[in-house]
Amino acid sequence: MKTEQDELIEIIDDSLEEIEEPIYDAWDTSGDDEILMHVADLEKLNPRYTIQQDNWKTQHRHSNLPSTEYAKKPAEKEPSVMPAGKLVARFQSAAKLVKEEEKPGHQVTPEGSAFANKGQLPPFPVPELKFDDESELEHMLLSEEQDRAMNSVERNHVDEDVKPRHSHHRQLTFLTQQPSMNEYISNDSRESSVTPETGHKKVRAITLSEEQEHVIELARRKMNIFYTGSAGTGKSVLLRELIKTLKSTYGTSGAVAVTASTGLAACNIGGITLHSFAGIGLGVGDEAMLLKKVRRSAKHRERWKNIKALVIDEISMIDGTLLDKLDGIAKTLRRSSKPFGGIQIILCGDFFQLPPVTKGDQQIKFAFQSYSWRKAIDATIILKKVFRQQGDHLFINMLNEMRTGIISDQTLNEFRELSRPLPNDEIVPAELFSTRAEVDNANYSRLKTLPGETMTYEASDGGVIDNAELRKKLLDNFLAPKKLELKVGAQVMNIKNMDATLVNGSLGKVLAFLDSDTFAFLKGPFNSNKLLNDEDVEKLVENPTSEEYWSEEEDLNVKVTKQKKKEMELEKTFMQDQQERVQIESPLSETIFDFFMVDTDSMSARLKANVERKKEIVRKLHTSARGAKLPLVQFFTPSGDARVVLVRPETWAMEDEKDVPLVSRTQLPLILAWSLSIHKSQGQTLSKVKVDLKRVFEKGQAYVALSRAVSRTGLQVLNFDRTKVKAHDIVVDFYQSLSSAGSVMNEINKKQIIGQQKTEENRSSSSTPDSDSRPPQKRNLETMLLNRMKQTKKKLGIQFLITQSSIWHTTLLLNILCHRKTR
Ligand SMILES: Nc1ncnc2c1ncn2[C@@H]1O[C@H](COP(=O)(O)OP(=O)(O)OP(=O)(O)O)[C@@H](O)[C@H]1O
Repeated sequence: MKTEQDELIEIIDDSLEEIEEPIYDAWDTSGDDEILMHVADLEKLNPRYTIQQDNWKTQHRHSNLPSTEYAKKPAEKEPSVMPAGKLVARFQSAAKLVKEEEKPGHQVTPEGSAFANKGQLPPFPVPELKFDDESELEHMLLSEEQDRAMNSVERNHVDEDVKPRHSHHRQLTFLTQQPSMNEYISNDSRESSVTPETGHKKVRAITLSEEQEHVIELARRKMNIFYTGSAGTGKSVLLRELIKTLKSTYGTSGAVAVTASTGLAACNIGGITLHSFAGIGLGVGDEAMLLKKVRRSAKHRERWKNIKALVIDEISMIDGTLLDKLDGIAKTLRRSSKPFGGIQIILCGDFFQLPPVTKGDQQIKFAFQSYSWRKAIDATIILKKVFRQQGDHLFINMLNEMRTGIISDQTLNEFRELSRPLPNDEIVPAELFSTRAEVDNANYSRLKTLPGETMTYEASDGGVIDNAELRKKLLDNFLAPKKLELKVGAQVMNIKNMDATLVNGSLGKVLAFLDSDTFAFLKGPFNSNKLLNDEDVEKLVENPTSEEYWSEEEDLNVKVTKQKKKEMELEKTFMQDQQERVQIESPLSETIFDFFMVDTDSMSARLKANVERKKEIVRKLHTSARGAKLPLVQFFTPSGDARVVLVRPETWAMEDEKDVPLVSRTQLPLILAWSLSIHKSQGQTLSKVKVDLKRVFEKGQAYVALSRAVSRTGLQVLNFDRTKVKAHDIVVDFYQSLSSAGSVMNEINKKQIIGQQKTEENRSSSSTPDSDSRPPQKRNLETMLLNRMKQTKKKLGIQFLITQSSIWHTTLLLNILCHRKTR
């Protein structure tokens, strides 16, 4: 019989299934269970919302960003269709005007001329389209020969250089410094590192250390492993290599589940959160409830049944009770009593870093305290070699003291000295704070210092709940802010999982604000390796539709479900609102061409001229655009590729059983990300970082923050207070019991050798059939006789071939000899 509390939990869980980061953030600051309160409030407020199972659900769109995205690599998401007719109409018009400026006195329509005089394009739709313009249009485009030449340059560009070559990348690198970016380890393992002097990532070869190799070897032997080590011992680097090993061991791609406790940590290893993988929402509720939840989703059921290995990074943030529930779920779904239903388990993390999020006074149960851990884990290894701060031994010692929470006077003084400001060079430091409010403040002050106009995006909020306070509480659970302010150059974080490489936690930088049409031109005719032929032009000219470009593209690739339609409506409204609001007529950022253009230095004068013409069209399309301008963001994927995406609105909603939204928010899925909460920084390597420890509230939090730094040179510490640097006693005890990779390996090898020897012994002894069948007394007698025989043999100097089977024969001889001797 379900209690009211159970039902509540279930509903909240369903409702907030996809909201992972906001929950951490809410708890970062408040520490208590706000979400439970919200639902309880809601029930009190309106009996209509009495909780029933499945009544509420979070609507979450996993859009593939079919056409608003430009990804140079991989190209599979690129639609093969040309942009809609209206774009070509505007393109033609723009082309015409450019030509107009080139050839003064050329005949144009009065409207065209009026706009041309103002240096603007006519608003869409173009009032008069002349087929004669086609020749001009063609003239504007490249000849086939030119096109071929251009294509080959563009192709080279695309293949060899997905990473931008310009200064904006430089800054991004230093701000985000995600170790996975630009990093590739293979047999000739390589790793990226940040060099403050040049501002460029330097790729240097890395070889896995011996202890790291030992872990790989144990995984290859299909053992269930937990490996740990202090911050910077290369756990994540090793994990990425381990994942490759597991994938090649198990063959199929779906066989290895790569997960982490938080979105950003998952992003670092190209995985998803453990909660999303498992299909358990927030993981609240008992095992039976979670099992039911997983069973409801065919996708998750299948996942559990099919996987062979489960990798969990940042395991310190996973609650022990949850691990037991997952163990139970795996056993049931896989119909196996083995730990985790026989799935190979690889756990990685550092329990001196952030612990699981708890509510109120609830006691922490670490993963290593769980029943399933004891049953499942075959080998526990501690990595000893620190790589991150390897050039700064004093700093390593200081961090080691922080780890256990015992700070000497000398270390205290050293940290106090680090309160000095960092050198003010071109590298902007990342900033870490304990609470969300501090992070928001810091981000907005950073935004203010950027030149250029601010673009403001107001969320469109909907839903039937009127109570303002309750609405606010529920809406605050969506990480998307009510008001999002951005500028060109702003560092941002994506807050929704879009696809495998653009996930909650992906970091990027705003390149420009563009309307869909200009963007479509940039990624279409401007950057395409296909020339618009006569037929294309004709088709598009015949149908210069005035509908919203973005809605057409949705229809092209996506099956429009009822739910999807509703979301599209909401997003359309958001776009219209943006359009109606006064949009700043900011000039197009010239850096945009860096991302879409070839290097003109190597081009002929004619090709260069064509490129210049295309640029001019883009500028004109941009200034004349009437559609809402959206941020064009360059993101980095875990594999290091750059993805340029025109970020469009997304909808977060809580709905009742009739799909009526209780509250909904439509907003761009972005937040500013110069400053991060310490929770989000776990797993990052930062070469220049400023940490404010004023509001540290969690054990391990100060250690996580300071250990992100590569050296003391690039670290500024504010408000260092040794009383706030604490570790959990139980973690200290646990770590005292751990062994290094080398000794674990030796131990396992030894056990295996002993095991083999025993098997061999058993085999050889079982090959003498009578020996086993003899009773013990007889065997004792036999041993005694053998010894006596050996002694006698020595005495007589006679060589006996002693075998067990000949014992009974020799006994007789022995007795005779002894008898004679005594006589
Ligand atoms: N075998 C190696 N050789 C050289 N450098 C390495 C090696 N392993 C890791 N590193 C470097 O050490 C730094 C820290 O690595 P990584 O982020 O994997 O550590 P971590 O143990 O996961 O840290 P944290 O616990 O703080 O997340 C990175 O810059 C990485 O490139």
